[in-house]
Amino acid sequence: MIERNPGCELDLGWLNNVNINLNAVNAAVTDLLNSRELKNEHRAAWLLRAITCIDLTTLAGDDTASNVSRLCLKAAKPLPEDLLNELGFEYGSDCPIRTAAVCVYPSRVEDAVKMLTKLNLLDKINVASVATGFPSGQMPLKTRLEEIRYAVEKGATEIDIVIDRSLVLTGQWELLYQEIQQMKEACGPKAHMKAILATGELGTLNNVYKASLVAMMAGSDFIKTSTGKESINATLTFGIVMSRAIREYYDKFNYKVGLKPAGGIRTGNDAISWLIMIKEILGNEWLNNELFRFGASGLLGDIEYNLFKYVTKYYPVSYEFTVG
Ligand SMILES: O=C[C@H](O)COP(=O)(O)O
Repeated sequence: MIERNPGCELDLGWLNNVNINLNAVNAAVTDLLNSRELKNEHRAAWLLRAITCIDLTTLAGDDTASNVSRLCLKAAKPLPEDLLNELGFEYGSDCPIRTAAVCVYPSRVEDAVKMLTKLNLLDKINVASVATGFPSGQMPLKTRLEEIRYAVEKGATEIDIVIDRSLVLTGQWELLYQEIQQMKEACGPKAHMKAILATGELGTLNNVYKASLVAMMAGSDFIKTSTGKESINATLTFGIVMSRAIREYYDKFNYKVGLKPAGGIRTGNDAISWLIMIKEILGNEWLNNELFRFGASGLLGDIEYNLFKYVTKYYPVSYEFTVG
């Protein structure tokens, strides 16, 4: 795992200079979508890469130990064995085709740890837990911090915190910085922290950029677009703005913060657009699961569909298809 982000002092002057050009961002999105034509074998390689960057997620009110166990099995073997073999890989302890993490609620962390231990993959697939009053963040700070400690104690190695959006909307940057810093502290010495900005609720792209900077200055190891529960979730527009903030942070401090788009990413084409965007703005160094993740509950199904089509040259019918 990459070294954790030490953060830095809050620089309010930096925030005051933020001014996002909406037209330029929209033009960049259009360019990206138009540049998606890829040869088939390149598409397959991008799709396999995408699998390795997924935080395979279940965040539902009816989650149980058994569906978390199934999630772990899927994380361990994301594609049917015969399809994987056709693509030149074999399942085994050194098979690189598995998801980066499973992502669950704090109460389900223990279930995920148990199952991954049983599969002998606890050192290969991370257990991520959402925390801090996910998805709204509208709880007293004490409770939010306690939730982080609980998830870490149960074995989570990655904590996906949600920020208090009201602090962004009312310009309380110092308080936001202090809260995120305390959250990082609550993660203890090892767990990596992803800060969910809930970009669809921040009002403006300037706020998205500023919240990205504050989250990084406060020590977030990743910044993440959304909870998946907002009405607007991961869009390329937000992704471009956040990636530029990550680039600026890197230029200033020489530290690489990761990006995690999450919410509504459902197709192989979506995944490829995100990967190309990362390559163009942040470069190849970010194209791995130490610095890039998809938060997704339903993306694997379409990736499997596309890879099946690539291997067999025909469209699969439903019974040939393992993922719902
Ligand atoms: O963090 C992950 C998101 O909750 C997943 O959202 P999704 O269910 O729309 O893929």
